[in-house]
Amino acid sequence: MVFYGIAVVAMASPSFFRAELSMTPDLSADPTISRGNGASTRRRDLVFIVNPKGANGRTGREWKKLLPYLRSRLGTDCNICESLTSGPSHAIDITREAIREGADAVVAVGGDGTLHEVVNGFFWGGKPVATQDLKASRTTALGLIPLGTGSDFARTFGWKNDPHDAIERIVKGLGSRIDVGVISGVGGDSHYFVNVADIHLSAKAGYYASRYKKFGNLCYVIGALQGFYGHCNQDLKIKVNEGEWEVYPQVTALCIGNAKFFGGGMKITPNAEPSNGNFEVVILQDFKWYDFILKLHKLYNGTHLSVRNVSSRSVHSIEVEEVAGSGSVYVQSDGEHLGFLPRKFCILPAAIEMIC
Ligand SMILES: Nc1ncnc2c1ncn2[C@@H]1O[C@H](COP(=O)(O)OP(=O)(O)OP(=O)(O)O)[C@@H](O)[C@H]1O
Repeated sequence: MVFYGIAVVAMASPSFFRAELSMTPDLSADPTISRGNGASTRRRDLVFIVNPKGANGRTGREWKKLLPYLRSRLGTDCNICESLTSGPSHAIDITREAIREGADAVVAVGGDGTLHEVVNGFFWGGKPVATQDLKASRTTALGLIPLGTGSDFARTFGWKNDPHDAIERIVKGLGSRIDVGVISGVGGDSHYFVNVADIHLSAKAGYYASRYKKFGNLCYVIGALQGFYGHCNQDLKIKVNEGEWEVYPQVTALCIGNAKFFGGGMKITPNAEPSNGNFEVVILQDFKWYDFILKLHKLYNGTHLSVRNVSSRSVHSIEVEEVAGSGSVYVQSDGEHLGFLPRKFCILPAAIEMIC
């Protein structure tokens, strides 16, 4: 459907701008708009990928209320395409299609899981996806309207779950290049993340937490309690920056931060910066359940690096394996379950332009 020059579509395999141009004669005739001062500017093509089920359905409800405001703020200068996801991984396909069709920006509307899928859609077969229009010099930017349960990535930038603030950022259209983490495993497939990848207890807790999203941020507490059940610290082998293997005994959790927060506001990698070309790796060793109770406030406010059995280092690549090889050490990235060790994590500096 087209409303006043704004395409609103929800489709399985979108053909974003072709569809809009064929249905909107004024745009197909002239893809530029006049600014009134004589200057002519090309309309930006923006694709909003909305997870209607995010935050237990709140994302979908908020989005419906937001759309009229979005049209009023952006509809004059931009072609707006809305695409609702139909299930897990759909956002990856929509993003790839949008980039190939030359979108100026793909905006993830939802939580960290939706952002994660959109980021993965920026890549295909180990390479960045490019527009099919060989004459176009522009690249597609990544935008975010944080409307999830945790929305942890947004916290690093100090962004709240306020969609109106996010729309103002898109109106200004200022970009900054951010790093992306790439994870490779046994199968050889690459997987990408922008926030935090983590291993063992926190990843197991995240795996369980995802089942309780209907309880809001309480899901992380329930997930942690379930994760603790039967948990054993593990000896892990680590190779940093292509160096020598080192053994870290009794690892409770190993967190690889491109940004600072995970688990609904825990400042786990407080020195991570999404555009400094490095990860911050924080390793918790030999923690007992009561250590989490005693030190939880430090984990939330990011002052845990001085605690005994916590270490931090800045790296551009890290490989992690089990010493024992049980195959049961959980790995997650951006709060999404990824599988089990072994895995290799590398930084791709300045890989994506983000609307900030
Ligand atoms: N239409 C859909 N139905 C069911 N699940 C979906 C749908 N679209 C996307 N998903 C899945 O929902 C998962 C969670 O979404 P999202 O991250 O937006 O919300 P959240 O989990 O509430 O927030 P956060 O990750 O910030 O805690 C995503 O990993 C995605 O795979």
